[in-house]
Amino acid sequence: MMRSKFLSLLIRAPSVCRSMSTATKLTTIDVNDKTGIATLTLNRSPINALNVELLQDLNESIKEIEDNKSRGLILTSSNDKVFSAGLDLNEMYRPDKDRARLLWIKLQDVWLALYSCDLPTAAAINGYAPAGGCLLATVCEYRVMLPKCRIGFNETQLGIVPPIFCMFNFLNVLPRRVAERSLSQGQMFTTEQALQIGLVDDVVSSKGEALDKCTKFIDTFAKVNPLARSLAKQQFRAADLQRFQTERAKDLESFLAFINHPQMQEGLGIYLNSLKKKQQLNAV
Ligand SMILES: CCCCC/C=C\CCC/C=C/CC(=O)SCCNC(=O)CCNC(=O)[C@H](O)C(C)(C)COP(=O)(O)OP(=O)(O)OC[C@H]1O[C@@H](n2cnc3c(N)ncnc32)[C@H](O)[C@@H]1OP(=O)(O)O
Repeated sequence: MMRSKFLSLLIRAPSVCRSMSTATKLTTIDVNDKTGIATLTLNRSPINALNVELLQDLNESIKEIEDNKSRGLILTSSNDKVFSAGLDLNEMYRPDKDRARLLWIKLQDVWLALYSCDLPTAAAINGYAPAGGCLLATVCEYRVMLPKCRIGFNETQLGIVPPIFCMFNFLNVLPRRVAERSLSQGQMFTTEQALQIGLVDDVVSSKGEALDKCTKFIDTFAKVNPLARSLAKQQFRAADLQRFQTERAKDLESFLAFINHPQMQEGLGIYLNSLKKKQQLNAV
């Protein structure tokens, strides 16, 4: 209630860029009054690891942007090196059972909200985007990336089966053969490779340019009837959405069984440790 009152006040404010930031600030929303486009920024320090709270916040922000009839949604990160490090591995290592369940449900919700989003969506990938980071980038309809970053689904490299929604995203973006190979090999692509295979649409040298490109992409729909555009998008995605709904409960149980497996726990512990060790080495 307070939140919507606050929002309506902000909407009337005459600023060029109005902020609809959520109270927790794990994500922020800025709506450009000139273009009507909302920029949704991931803002969980240090590397936008997707934990329950960030996913919950993301869901609320996506809904807020849709409800406020923005003309489009641009997803980006406040970190200038990392778009998102993917799922927060600490939520999966020695997990709290209820939180682990919630984590996956919230991830499914975010995917669903973006995959079926009424608005045109674009990702300004201003840093590394492994696994869940790649999921957020490839669920959007357009991607632009900064140089010297990496993107991809590295799950199989970690001994993890990529869930079906990773497959849907890749099949929307890449030729089937490339999608299958990169998912089954857990390939991570440099920005330049990503551009070459069509995983990203463009490469630019700054975040500002990335946001401009995303705005231009969304502007290409300016003269298209919004309802027709949205229904055409839904039509293309209907079969995936149907399959997702059919398999959603099974997908959740598979995730829980998978992360609770002793071998998976051992592997996660080693992997988390190696990430921490990397920092220790850098400090030497
Ligand atoms: C139908 C069947 C379905 C079955 C499904 C079953 C299972 C599905 C399994 C779940 C799927 C998971 C998908 C995922 O998203 S898993 C996460 C994968 N992510 C990664 O592998 C990324 C690892 N991180 C990195 O490569 C780098 O950190 C970086 C993102 C490139 C950033 O590098 P840098 O800026 O140099 O930062 P640091 O490496 O120093 O990291 C800072 C800090 O953060 C910790 N950390 C890094 N990544 C994560 C993470 N994903 N989760 C939690 N914590 C992370 C890192 O250890 C450092 O911590 P300290 O400051 O404490 O040292």
